[in-house]
Amino acid sequence: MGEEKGWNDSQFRKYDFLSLESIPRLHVDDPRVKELIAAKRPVVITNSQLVGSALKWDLDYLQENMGSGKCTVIYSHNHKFKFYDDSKATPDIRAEFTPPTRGVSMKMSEFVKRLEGWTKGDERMYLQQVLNDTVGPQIVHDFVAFKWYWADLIQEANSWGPLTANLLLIAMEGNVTPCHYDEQENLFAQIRGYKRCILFSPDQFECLYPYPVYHPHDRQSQVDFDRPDFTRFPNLKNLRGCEAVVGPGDVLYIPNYWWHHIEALMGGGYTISVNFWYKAGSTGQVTYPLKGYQKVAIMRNVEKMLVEVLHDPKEVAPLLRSLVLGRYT
Ligand SMILES: O=C(O)C(=O)C[C@H](CCCc1ccccc1)C(=O)O
Ligand SMILES: [Zn+2]
Repeated sequence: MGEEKGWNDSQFRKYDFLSLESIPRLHVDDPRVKELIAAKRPVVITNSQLVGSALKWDLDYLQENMGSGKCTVIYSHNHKFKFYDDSKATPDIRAEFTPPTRGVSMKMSEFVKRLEGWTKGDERMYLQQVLNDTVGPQIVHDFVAFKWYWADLIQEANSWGPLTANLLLIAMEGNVTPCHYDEQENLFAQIRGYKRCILFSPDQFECLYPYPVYHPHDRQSQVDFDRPDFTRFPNLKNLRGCEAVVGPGDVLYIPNYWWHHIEALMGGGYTISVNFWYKAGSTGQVTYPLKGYQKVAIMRNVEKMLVEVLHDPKEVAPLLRSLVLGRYT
């Protein structure tokens, strides 16, 4: 009788079009952990105690100790919380684009009250708040007690840049953060409940069709996993990914530029996670052939430069077609 893993795959949302392998799940002392991180490959690390001091966190404790600081709570009309950057919404984008979510600022106690009063049909909520110095002294105490020595070793060994943020994430069961990539290295620590993490390497860029760089949904895939459109996105048929379920005490390493879709398991209750975002290290000695993530960084720069000089995003495609079709193809 294997030890109870605390979940089963009936709690997963169904994405029949995906073919997924498993992300390795290794004990923190297993030497392969360092090898996989050095190779910029995802790995679930168990028993790290990275956020051991926070494993006691629950809603009561947090509302008691989060202090009077305000938290950002995202609202969505459905289960998907597709991040969007309002600063990128130009007037004509605003005309055609209605934000799928909205952010509200409130105290933790207010969030807990709304969560307890939530009924089916209400907008879903997702608390996403950077842990900063507005938190109460008990939370500071727990934060200081994170296993920083271990995280620092990884940061150092891989020449990552500085830690930029720790995001406190409190999701309702069934919430989904749709497929996107970040430009930061990420040690994703699970504290309460279970999350299914589906990852794709940066090489899968051609299969995931990210929004244009200047779009508010920059870095997010245009593909709706609930209704994949194989006509608009024909390369979807070649998509290959990997997945893992993380539970309390697990840490998932999400390398920068790796795509990830994260869902709080259905029927699992609310979940608590804290991520550790680090600036990526300088690309260092460039060796050829270039890695997938380096090509994505190059494409982003080309896109930004073209939008800049052409002034009109609609001119980007015609110019690139003239440049490539019949000449580089
Ligand atoms: O840790 C990560 O990178 C994740 O994607 C975790 C994800 C929530 C992230 C929300 C978000 C995405 C982009 C910009 C700002 C905030 C989850 O756990 O649902
Ligand atoms: Zn992310």
